[in-house]
Amino acid sequence: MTDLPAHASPKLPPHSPPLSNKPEGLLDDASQGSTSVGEHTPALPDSLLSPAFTPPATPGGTLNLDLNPTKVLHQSQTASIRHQSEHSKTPKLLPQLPEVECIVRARIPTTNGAEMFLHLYHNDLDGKEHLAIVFGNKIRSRSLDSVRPGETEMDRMIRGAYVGKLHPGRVSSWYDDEKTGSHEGGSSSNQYVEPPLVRIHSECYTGETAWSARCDCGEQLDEAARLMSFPVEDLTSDAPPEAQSLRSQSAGGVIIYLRQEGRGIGLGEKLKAYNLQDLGSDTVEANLLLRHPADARSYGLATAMLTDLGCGADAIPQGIRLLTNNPDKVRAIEGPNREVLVKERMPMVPLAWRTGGQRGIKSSEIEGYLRTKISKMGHMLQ
Ligand SMILES: Nc1nc2c(ncn2[C@@H]2O[C@H](COP(=O)(O)OP(=O)(O)OP(=O)(O)O)[C@@H](O)[C@H]2O)c(=O)[nH]1
Repeated sequence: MTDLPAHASPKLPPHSPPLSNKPEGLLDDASQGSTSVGEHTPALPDSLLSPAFTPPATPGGTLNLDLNPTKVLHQSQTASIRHQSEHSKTPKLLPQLPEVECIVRARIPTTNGAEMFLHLYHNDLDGKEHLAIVFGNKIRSRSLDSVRPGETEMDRMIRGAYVGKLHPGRVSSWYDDEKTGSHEGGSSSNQYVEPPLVRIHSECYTGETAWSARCDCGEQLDEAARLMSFPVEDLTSDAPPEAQSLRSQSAGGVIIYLRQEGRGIGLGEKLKAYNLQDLGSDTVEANLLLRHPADARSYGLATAMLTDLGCGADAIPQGIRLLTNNPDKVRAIEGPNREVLVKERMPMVPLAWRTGGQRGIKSSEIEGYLRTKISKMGHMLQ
């Protein structure tokens, strides 16, 4: 998939499709591509399709390696580890998207002055609470807005299914008196000046909470929020502080925050991988040594959440703009039947690279991490 075009919906030939010996209800990536979206649809990349949902607990086991694990990987264990790893990431994709439901939404004023709405989702695949961080007032959840039997107006407002703003004494979820009785509809009535910005972000406790300089996850999360808070015209440059005051004109956007820590292997296993990295492995080798795929994530939940938020092809035929350096992600989040259309990939160049080292993360580890992403994971950092 490394030759996937950087922009728009890629149109590559499909993999060969045989649909044999598969358990009913499961398709591999090749069959998925050929049966669902026709001959122009490229097969989904192996690295992104397994497991079909994130592991419920940290997997792993005992490793019996000598004192040079990377050397071991390149010698006698290479074949077996790679075989095991390839086997464990045999692409499995449900033929349809998982069911998702937004349970609650709340307004969050942020420390940089912008405001966002945090949406908490439940789903029928895993027991995790995945999140959507929504900027701007155009993006609304259909499942949140839908009326639930027996609920009162107060129930609706408490779970965040209201238009406009909450204020003391408000009685209707549908009408915001302080907005001259305006009645905002669902997402289908929204008009976008620009396709909304979308970031699919995977949880990283170390990079987002524990100040780790091993990766750029925290920086990417901050940058995505910053771009979604700013007006459209500032998206390509470093927005000046005064742009904050113009945020109501922002294109808005959504960060889908998936609980697939450590590229899906869990925090415990990622910490083991860090120790292997300190012993000389790169990030991919470390995963393989721990008998995990290089990337154990999947994106069906993200596609389903985007669709629920009115960012699917049914509501926005002009597509979305995806903030990522990972070309595999572009096709993966479009879903088995192109439920979401990616119009454009917008790269996320590390701040240190953009500012000649003036700002951003500085560490020897981050350089190796980014180098490996480019050389082994096909990332395009431009
Ligand atoms: N296994 C493993 N996971 C890591 C490591 N460093 C960061 N992560 C995880 O990687 C995930 C973030 O993935 P990235 O590779 O930054 O992003 P991406 O989704 O591939 O691509 P972008 O969209 O361009 O950021 C988070 O879940 C992190 O916890 C590492 O060394 N090993």
